[in-house]
Amino acid sequence: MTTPTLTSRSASSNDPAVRPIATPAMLKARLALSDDVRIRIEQQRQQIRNILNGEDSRLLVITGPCSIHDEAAALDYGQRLMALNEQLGDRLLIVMRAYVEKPRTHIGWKGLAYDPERDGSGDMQAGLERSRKVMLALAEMGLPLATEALNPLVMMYLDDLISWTAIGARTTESQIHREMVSHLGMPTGLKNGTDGSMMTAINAMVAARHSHHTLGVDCHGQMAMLTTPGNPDTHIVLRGGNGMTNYDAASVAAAQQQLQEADCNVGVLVDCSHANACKQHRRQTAIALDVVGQRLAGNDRILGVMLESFINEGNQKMSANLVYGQSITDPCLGWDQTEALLREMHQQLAEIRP
Ligand SMILES: O=C[C@H](O)[C@H](O)COP(=O)(O)O
Ligand SMILES: C=C(OP(=O)(O)O)C(=O)O
Repeated sequence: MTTPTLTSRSASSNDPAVRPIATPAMLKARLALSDDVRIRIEQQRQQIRNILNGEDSRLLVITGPCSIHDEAAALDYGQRLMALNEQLGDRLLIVMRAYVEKPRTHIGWKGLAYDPERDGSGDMQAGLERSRKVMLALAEMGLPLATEALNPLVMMYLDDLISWTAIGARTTESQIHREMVSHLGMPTGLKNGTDGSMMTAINAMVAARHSHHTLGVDCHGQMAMLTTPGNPDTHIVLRGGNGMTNYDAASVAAAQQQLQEADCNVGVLVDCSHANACKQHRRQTAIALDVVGQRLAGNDRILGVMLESFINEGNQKMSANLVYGQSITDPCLGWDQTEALLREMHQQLAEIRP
């Protein structure tokens, strides 16, 4: 007997490895946005667009856990951030990272959407439902949300809740992801490649701004030919790579020069974590303040920063007894460090936004 291919497997409705689940339309109806929240999310997207277009000089700050694994801790973080946002919102546009999909270098836990019980059972029906539920609760608090769009089908369950999307360093070069961005209705940051390559992100930006014909599904799960409109609200995110950082003034200037040469008149966002911090979470503070310094020195095309931050600093290995509010993926700043940093950034920015 020959081993079935993926194609022959998905052709069989009796295969126990192929388990139908609720469609995006069903889940969106069950966990629906109110009109008020929908309108607020559209306004939040517009505020981010205004920063991209240079019409709003606030600094965009995308901050939150590397991944959400415990909904109660994510809501706790969201409440703290919301309170801070009320005090700092005149100079910072604060957006919370609500990441439920993790791209892995090889293998590892792939996020709440894929394995909500964190035991390898991979119950995606529950994972998608729990992901939407926690994001909905965060959006209802009033926070704009950011996420990484990894699997285009997963994004179909969540897109209406998101104000800013990232395409990660491992997928910026993928045509499928570029087509997905071309179809998304919110500002989207494209990260430089894990090798540090800027051209990967610039090419992605050019591709995602265009319309594409591609294959997809509609919200009822029906296979469909799609014509994407093109996403004008894209920009690049500098995250370092290949042992090199790219957050400093010279690297940012070089990135801006490459953007100009590619006829892309848009600012850049600096990811203070990942290869820029060499995965040493405390370095994020100095990097973020360096970026603020560049802003104060006159570079008004730096859009903002991304921070990986949670309640307790660092990270921990997966176990049955997890420390509350601590990352199980990349190490994060703790809440106290995050609050002190955001207050310091806010204070320094008074020089240009009294
Ligand atoms: O932000 C998260 C990680 O850097 C990314 O998911 C890769 O993680 P890994 O190298 O531990 O798999
Ligand atoms: C995976 C992430 O980043 P990167 O794609 O830059 O590694 C992330 O921000 O969670």
